Amino acid sequence: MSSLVGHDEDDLQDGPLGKPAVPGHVQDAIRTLIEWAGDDPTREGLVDTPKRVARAWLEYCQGYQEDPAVHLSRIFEEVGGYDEVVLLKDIPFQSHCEHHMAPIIGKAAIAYLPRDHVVGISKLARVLHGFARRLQIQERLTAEVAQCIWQHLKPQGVAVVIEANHACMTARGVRTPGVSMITSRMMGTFLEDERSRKEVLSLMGY
Ligand SMILES: Nc1nc2c(ncn2[C@@H]2O[C@H](COP(=O)(O)OP(=O)(O)OP(=O)(O)O)[C@@H](O)[C@H]2O)c(=O)[nH]1
Ligand SMILES: [Zn+2]
Repeated sequence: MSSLVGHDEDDLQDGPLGKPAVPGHVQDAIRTLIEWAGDDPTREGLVDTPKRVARAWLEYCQGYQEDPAVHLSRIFEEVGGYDEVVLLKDIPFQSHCEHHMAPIIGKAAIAYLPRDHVVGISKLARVLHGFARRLQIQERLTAEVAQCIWQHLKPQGVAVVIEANHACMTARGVRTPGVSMITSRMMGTFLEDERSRKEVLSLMGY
């Protein structure tokens, strides 16, 4: 973040009410884009747009400011001998594709088969958002979420399925609304054992 948030006098004047200051060169880049798209960046309605857009992008890309694995640092001894699937499904998320920086909007299902520990269930969604709030492709997002849980929770199995719409396919380009992309990553038991994989996919609704 430090490279995007300036500290000279002008920049600090840009950041009232606790909003991050936006360096002049970042604002200039957005002005250039507005002009290139065909509008006048000096007209009244667009004067503050470069700052707003820059701050919006800091928010969309908040994931770069965190290591999603920190959310898995607090784990609990598995209670009551529970050793069946734990699934969080229909987790809504937003990301941006790295090709067009256009929104990817979808939902994820994240499951694991505990070994010795369980994790607070909200943490699965936090891990997802930590990787989603970056410039992504859906395949890598799916793999990163699964790998992070596999590595830090050390469960017997991990299954991640993501279903999303890509604005780069609806608002531009091929302009085909209504299509969704589905990606999955299975690890451990869910990869090796067909019965477990079928069970988790069925619990997820696939
Ligand atoms: N595999 C994959 N492709 C993606 C994802 N997000 C966007 N894309 C695709 O990335 C591709 C980029 O293709 P290019 O030919 O380099 O770019 P383009 O000319 O803008 O392509 P069109 O979108 O077909 O107009 C497009 O086919 C997009 O649909 C993603 O998460 N995964
Ligand atoms: Zn795209």
